[in-house]
Amino acid sequence: MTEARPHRVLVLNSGSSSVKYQLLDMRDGSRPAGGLVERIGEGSSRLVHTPPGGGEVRERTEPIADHAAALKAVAAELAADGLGLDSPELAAIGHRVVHGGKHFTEPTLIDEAVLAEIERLIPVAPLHNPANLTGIRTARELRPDLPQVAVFDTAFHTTMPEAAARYAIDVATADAHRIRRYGFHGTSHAYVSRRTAELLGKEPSEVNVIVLHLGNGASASAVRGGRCEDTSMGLTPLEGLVMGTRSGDVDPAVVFHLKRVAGMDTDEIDTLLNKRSGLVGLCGDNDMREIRRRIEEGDEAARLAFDIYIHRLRKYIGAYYAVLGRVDAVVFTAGVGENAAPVREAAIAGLEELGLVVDGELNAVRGDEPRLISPVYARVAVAVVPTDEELEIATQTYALVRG
Ligand SMILES: Nc1ncnc2c1ncn2[C@@H]1O[C@H](COP(=O)(O)OP(=O)(O)O)[C@@H](O)[C@H]1O
Ligand SMILES: CC(=O)OP(=O)(O)O
Ligand SMILES: [Mg+2]
Repeated sequence: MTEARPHRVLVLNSGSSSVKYQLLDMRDGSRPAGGLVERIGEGSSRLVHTPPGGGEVRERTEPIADHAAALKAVAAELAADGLGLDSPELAAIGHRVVHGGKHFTEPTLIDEAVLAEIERLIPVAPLHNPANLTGIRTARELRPDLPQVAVFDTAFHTTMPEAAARYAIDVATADAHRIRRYGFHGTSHAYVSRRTAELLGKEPSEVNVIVLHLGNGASASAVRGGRCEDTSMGLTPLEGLVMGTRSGDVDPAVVFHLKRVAGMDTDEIDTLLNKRSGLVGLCGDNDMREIRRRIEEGDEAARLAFDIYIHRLRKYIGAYYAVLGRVDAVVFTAGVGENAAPVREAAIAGLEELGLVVDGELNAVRGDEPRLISPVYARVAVAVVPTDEELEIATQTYALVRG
């Protein structure tokens, strides 16, 4: 019997308090196993593992102190299914790395120099890069001989013109501290804009797309012919849209005010804007399902939170319409974008003059496939295209290690 060439890729997406993982078979596109560890370091962490062959989902709640422990628990679950990190069928591990600065424009084989650069970027991604680093280091300990690839959230946005990437602040100061707009969720924006071209039966180079990635973190991007021209997140993933727990755009003077008048220190302000703002800050909930349920019951705070969320979203749709000049599609993706029909309806309502219309019946249809929600007569397509960051990371990782 000849041994199969390594043909599986394990994708790790380490968030600030979670690790999502998926094992992909690159020969047939199947996903033998995957899962999630959440509430890491919070006393009662939860691990949910989906085994191969439609086996029963395994779920446990136990304390998992940090990302290293989380990854070891994941490796043990995979090993229990005969899919451990020591498997000869594993070709590589692909890691989502949130901040790659200006330096990393492509998927990159990880070595000590790459780790050092990701570490150097911690000050501009304090919630994300440390978790990514721990994930990489632990995976390297568990399987030192295996190629590990970093796929950066920022990579897709490195094509942004300087006019969009620069802040209008003193150039010497900005350059000295690498202060510029990097953008995030790039793997998703790239994948979704490409799938949208497919849905329209065109080449990516032929279409201009506004992508609205609305998850817990949320960002918009303006993509011309497959290249990013602008995106709503900036130096860090705090700028732009209203998110689950992040404020998005505020007057920067709010920070001075909080310091001078409210007496808060820098870390407190950081926590306020990143973790206690956005939808959760406005109404106490960050889950759009819960917010919609409360609105149905007449809850005023939930209504206002929704309205603020939508108002910001519409401003970015308008802005990116102007950035692109001609728009072929506006596309909704990620947890909220794929599932919350009322968000899609409210975001597009009244924009007929821009060629944007949502068909109520099409918008109400649920599904996992890319689909149009605009009527056939509409000048601009409005679509729902489920994102798949894991598939995109696995594809890029495999392409790199196979050469
Ligand atoms: N059926 C649904 N209806 C409305 N919103 C939903 C639904 N399912 C998920 N969401 C929203 O999606 C969010 C999670 O999105 P996701 O893209 O998975 O986020 P992340 O990757 O940032 O963790 C949830 O917080 C919730 O607001
Ligand atoms: C960069 C970012 O915001 O990521 P997430 O949505 O996973 O928090
Ligand atoms: Mg996400």
